[in-house]
Amino acid sequence: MNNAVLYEKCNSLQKRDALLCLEENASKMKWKKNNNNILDIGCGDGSVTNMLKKYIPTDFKLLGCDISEKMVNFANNHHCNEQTSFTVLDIEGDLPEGMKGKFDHVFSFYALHWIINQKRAFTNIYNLLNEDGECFMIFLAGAPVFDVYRVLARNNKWSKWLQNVDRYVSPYHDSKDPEKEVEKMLEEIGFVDYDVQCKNSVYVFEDLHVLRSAFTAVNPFKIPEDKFDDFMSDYLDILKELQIMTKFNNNYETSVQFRYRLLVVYARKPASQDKLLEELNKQV
Ligand SMILES: C[S@@+](CC[C@H](N)C(=O)[O-])C[C@H]1O[C@@H](n2cnc3c(N)ncnc32)[C@H](O)[C@@H]1O
Ligand SMILES: CC(C)=CCC/C(C)=C/CC/C(C)=C/C(=O)O
Repeated sequence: MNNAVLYEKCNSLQKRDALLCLEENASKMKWKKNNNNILDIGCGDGSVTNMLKKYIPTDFKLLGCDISEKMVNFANNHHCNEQTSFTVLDIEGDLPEGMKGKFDHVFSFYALHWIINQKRAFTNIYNLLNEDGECFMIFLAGAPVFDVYRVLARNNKWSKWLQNVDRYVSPYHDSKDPEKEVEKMLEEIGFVDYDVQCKNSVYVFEDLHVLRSAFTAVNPFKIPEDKFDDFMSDYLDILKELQIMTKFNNNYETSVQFRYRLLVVYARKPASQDKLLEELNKQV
């Protein structure tokens, strides 16, 4: 998924959820009066990074980062200005020394379910934060689209292109209690004041053309172009088989309900006085 032009046109689901969560949570965050240094991880085309500006104080520096150079170039071409820029960064990789401890607020929208090594990514987020810095992220816990990937991977016609299917399934898709798993990881890393909620959500794709474009924009598998129509047709058949899509007509005029579980996570990196107080409390 690094077609920024397509993603920008077809990210209504991701944008809707980012907006809903920001409306609900942004005002509760601990904003500084001046010099808020903000990072958006997995910024994609940069449109959600750009939307963030409505929810933050006016004195800020905002950096969007993404593993995809193509996404970063697009974001820089469309949304870069004096206060906002974009850079390539793999949140699962080694952090540049110059970025460590530099951010007061780290955000991430619809990116962290793409990360296999969750502990590494969240430890990196901790290390990117300043003391007393906080992070807020939303990402998929479970979604039928991941079951469809697995069914397609078992089909001889597609298995060649979906060999590494579980690389693209959310690490929490099979989890009975994603909230507890994330909380345990945050605690082990050293985060405090964390709040982890796994919310059941629904998004209605108005017809199958819209669903097809949304799926294509985030499709991680390199299906040859001349086979993509056939791939999509099998994808829709599986939606019917798994009863994810109950009504269907061949005109593509059916609306489809996408039901999914969304993790909404807030956490704070403690300040040194928090640690001191904790030590003192232990001694009393
Ligand atoms: C679905 S898009 C979300 C884009 C944007 N945040 C939004 O809400 O519209 C997921 C993005 O995460 C990026 N991504 C995936 N793995 C990543 C990693 N290891 N480090 C940084 N970004 C990553 C992808 O390149 C992609 O642009
Ligand atoms: C009904 C159904 C299975 C719809 C699939 C909808 C869809 C395109 C989901 C995308 C999920 C995803 C991996 C999003 C992302 O990473 O932004």
